[in-house]
Amino acid sequence: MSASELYNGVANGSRSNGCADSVKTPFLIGVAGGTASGKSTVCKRIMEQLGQADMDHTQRQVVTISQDSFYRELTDAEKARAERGLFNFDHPSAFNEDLMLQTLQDILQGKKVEISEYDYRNNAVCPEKRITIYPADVVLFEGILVFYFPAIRDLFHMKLFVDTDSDTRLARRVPRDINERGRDLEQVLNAYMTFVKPAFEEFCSPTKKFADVVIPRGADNTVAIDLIMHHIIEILHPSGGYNQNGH
Ligand SMILES: Nc1ncnc2c1ncn2[C@@H]1O[C@H](COP(=O)(O)OP(=O)(O)O)[C@@H](O)[C@H]1O
Ligand SMILES: Nc1ccn([C@@H]2O[C@H](COP(=O)(O)O)[C@@H](O)[C@H]2O)c(=O)n1
Repeated sequence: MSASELYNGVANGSRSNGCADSVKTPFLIGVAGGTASGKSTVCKRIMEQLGQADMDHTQRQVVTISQDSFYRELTDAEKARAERGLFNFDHPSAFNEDLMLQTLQDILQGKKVEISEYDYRNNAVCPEKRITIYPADVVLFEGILVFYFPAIRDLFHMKLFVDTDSDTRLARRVPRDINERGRDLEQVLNAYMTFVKPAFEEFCSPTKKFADVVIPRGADNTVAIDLIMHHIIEILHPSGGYNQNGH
């Protein structure tokens, strides 16, 4: 039995969207936490344990979407500031809240949606790198501020907060931003002190109180991930029998 068939068995339960019973309403999980706390890695572990990580994306029943795909388009003046490391990408106003809300509402209505990959080197979404998100059973939406906007926060069926200490996060962010996001050491440290750390304290950290489950130490916390997995599997298939390989 596929994860999809398992899901359809509970499609008229608490997640029903009130439409024809063939319409899939996914179980929507928000995954928040500071920069480099391990949000993407936790989502990857959940996908791996549900046997989805190596699957072609058109076949996936569990998908992860990053909030970074919803950074708003910058004005020319903002672009110039961003290139000099003077734009605050950790402030809620850096995101396109309307597009984020509309996309998640469409997903909850079982619609196929298109999102764009984000290009950190150009500080912009890449319109040419569109990803189609097909209707799925479980959708993970991860990002620093996914619990910040009340209308978006209210859409989640489960809210996870990845809680990794700030020294560890900075130690992980520095090499990642240098190796993967085209920054140099001075840029990373300046941005961290000027924008990232203050915005974490003002906007991200206070949203921890909205979480159903706080995951200390991120992906290292295999016990927490196992418990969350069992809960997801129980929701997908209340009577048990899911073998975690999607069958
Ligand atoms: N438990 C861990 N141990 C070691 N490195 C980790 C761990 N979790 C994440 N990382 C690394 O830290 C960086 C940030 O992790 P990531 O999952 O991308 O964080 P986030 O999505 O919260 O920004 C990545 O380079 C990732 O490989
Ligand atoms: N052009 C950009 C856009 C965002 N950032 C930083 O990304 C961080 C969020 O992504 P995580 O994977 O770390 O959660 C955020 O803290 C922004 O500072 C960037 O550097 N450049």
